[in-house]
Amino acid sequence: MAVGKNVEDIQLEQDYFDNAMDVHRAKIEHRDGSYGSVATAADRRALKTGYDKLTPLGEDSAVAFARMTLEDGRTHYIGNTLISDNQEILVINWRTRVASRYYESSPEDPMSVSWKRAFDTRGNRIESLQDTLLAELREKIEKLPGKVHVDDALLNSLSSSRDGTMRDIVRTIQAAQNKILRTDKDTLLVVQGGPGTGKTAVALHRASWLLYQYQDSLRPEELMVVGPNPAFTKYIKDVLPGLGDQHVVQTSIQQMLQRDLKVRGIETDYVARLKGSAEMADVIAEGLNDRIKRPTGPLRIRRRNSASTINLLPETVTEDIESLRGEYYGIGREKLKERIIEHCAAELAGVRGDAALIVDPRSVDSEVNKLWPQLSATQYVRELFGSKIRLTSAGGKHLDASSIEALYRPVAERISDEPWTVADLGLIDEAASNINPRQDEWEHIVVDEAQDLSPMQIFALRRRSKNGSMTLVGDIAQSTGPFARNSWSDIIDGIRMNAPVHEATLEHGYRVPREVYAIAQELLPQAAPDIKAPTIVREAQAEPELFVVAHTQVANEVAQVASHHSAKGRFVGVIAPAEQWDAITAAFDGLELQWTDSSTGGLGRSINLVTPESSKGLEFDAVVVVAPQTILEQDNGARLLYIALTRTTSRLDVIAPSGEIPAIIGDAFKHVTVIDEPELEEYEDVEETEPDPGFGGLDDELTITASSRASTPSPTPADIQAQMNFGKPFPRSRSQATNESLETESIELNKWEEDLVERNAGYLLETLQGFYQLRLQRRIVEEVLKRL
Ligand SMILES: Nc1ncnc2c1ncn2[C@@H]1O[C@H](COP(=O)(O)OP(=O)(O)OP(=O)(O)O)[C@@H](O)[C@H]1O
Repeated sequence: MAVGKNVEDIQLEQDYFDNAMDVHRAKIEHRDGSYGSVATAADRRALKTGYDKLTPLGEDSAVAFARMTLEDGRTHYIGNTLISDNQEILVINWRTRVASRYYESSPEDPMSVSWKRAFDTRGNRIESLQDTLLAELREKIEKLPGKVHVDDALLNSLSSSRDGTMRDIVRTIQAAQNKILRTDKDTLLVVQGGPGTGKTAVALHRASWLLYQYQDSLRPEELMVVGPNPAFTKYIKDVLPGLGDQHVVQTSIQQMLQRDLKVRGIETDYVARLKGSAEMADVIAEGLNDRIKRPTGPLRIRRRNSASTINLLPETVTEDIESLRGEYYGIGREKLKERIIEHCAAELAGVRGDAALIVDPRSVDSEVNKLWPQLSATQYVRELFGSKIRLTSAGGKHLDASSIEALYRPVAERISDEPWTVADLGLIDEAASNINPRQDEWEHIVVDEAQDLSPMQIFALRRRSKNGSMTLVGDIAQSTGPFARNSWSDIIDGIRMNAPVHEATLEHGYRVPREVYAIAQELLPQAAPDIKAPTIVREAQAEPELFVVAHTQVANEVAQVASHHSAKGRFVGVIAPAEQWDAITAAFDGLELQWTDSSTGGLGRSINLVTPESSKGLEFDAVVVVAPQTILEQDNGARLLYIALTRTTSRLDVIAPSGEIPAIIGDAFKHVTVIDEPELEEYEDVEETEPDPGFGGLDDELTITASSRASTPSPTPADIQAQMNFGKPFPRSRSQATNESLETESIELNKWEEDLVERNAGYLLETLQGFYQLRLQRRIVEEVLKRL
């Protein structure tokens, strides 16, 4: 429904926008603070706390992105910041409660909103309007039961091209997202949602909303956003500043723990699992406790500037030590020093002056060091790993002989040469928190991709939180790595403090088009049987394609397809298992393509090479997934492949070496291209076999397509069928072509299908003749292919 899309309406709105921008600029310029009566308490507080909250709108910003008119006739313009002209509010902030109605009102529950208008703008210039009359929309929806309503503004936003940095969604936040992001601050909010349901977007907009709503108790510097890796942090870094929230700390879990250590070591999942396990907290504590020794003889403390010593009885010091064991290690050590000085003072009763000045501090330090050594966290962990005796003693019931063997690592010559691993960082952090109390506590922590956290990382986050106020978002179906899990329960149990827990689910998939998700969804029963698939809201512009190519041609095909997308201006992600990288990078270089290795910490603007694991959270206009079977065979392979297949906003191409097409997804593709391997000479080496009587020409039911690779031993018809059909008829409706039907039916093909037949007929003919001496006419082979 259009409530005024004509030129006059746009002009009237433009006048309003121009006036509001003038007012805003004047306010920023003069900073007079006279905002008169302002809509909400939060707005008033924002004004009181100064102009910092009223982020000046940039040159490329509009004063508003939406307008809503209530049933009583009141109208609100909604934008990124409040604009008020003395007594009149011109634009309300999207974070206010009033504005929430814009997002939450729906045809089913209009919330007294009569109609809404979304503005398309370039800078502050209005280019078009989209109006929604809620009552009219309700009628439409009633006629289309079961359909998800997606308005034009959302569709435009979802189908727009990506460029490697995430954008805000403030114009099109959906009702369920809006509700979740406005959850009370002092909550442990856990948001589960399938790929592309907007978890990251919701988490970031929640951060922005919290900063506005709780501006008295939450400063940007007290809010931390933690992502899974540096590339992800780069990907999201512009959203909060774009919303006007400049000083929020955004980091990755590794960076949060890293301090100034260099992570150079790698380790197996087994060792990472061991180091990240909750039991290691006890091992770390016990190992520190082991470093504290009782004296075996009297302590001799030298007097300052004197050769004489004061002797303290070992029993006295032992008593002190035992009473201080419960303290933080570093604090206990300081207190022991104080006690020793006090004992010295008591021994010197009658000597005038401060005991601390009478005893030699170096002597106290050196005696204490023998009993309670001064240790940094890194030094302690290094020495723990470097000694099987220490590991055995600290490990207690938690570590068996093989775990100790796995953890043991001879100390490097210098501490800076130590091959620290990612999992070590959690242990060092744990040790540091046993040595001294933490100084940095956060009012609120947002964690993205939280489903993969190790217990050690969970503890590290928990101790950085002031009272448990956190937002965790993630997807159990995408949980991979050493701590892949099937539910949120252990994370919630490990991280919760005083704040109540609120679990929410996002149910609508915005990123991935229906045709693409149909393929990924095949993996869900295997990846996460208890997780419900999201409801997808839009269709693809093009069908996903499966390319079946000879092993030797995989990298070249990847480069060709990536180059094709890039030439069309698409932002491309090539998601390939690590073992394919050398060949692919050589093929990229061969075609002189510009590409970026995402493992270097960021994404480039055209083609990006990413592993399935590190593609988590990212998205591209076009995704090329390479060697799906290899991905599937990795640990948590079904989840990794699910992740890889759900990174696209539009195009998906899967490139599989022939014979390595996972049956689980193979059937789901409607478009399959088999690329010829032209060197049929290869086949000359293959021993000729008798034609298989079971593959007796076209009188039999044919369910094959073609095979593009000779292998040794020679493939049987069943092999060919398995390679091409994944063991099942494919596609089902067109799989059973008989001789009879060949004679009678005339098949209409579109251009794409004709091309496919043309490309494959010659090859199939040669293969059938070469392997099985079947003398067939090309016409017949073409007809078979047409029916497939
Ligand atoms: N309400 C919305 N309006 C416009 N775009 C949206 C909306 N919600 C989500 N999107 C877009 O959908 C895409 C996916 O969102 P996001 O990355 O937040 O999903 P996610 O659930 O974190 O996905 P994943 O699990 O794959 O990391 C993004 O491009 C995001 O901008």
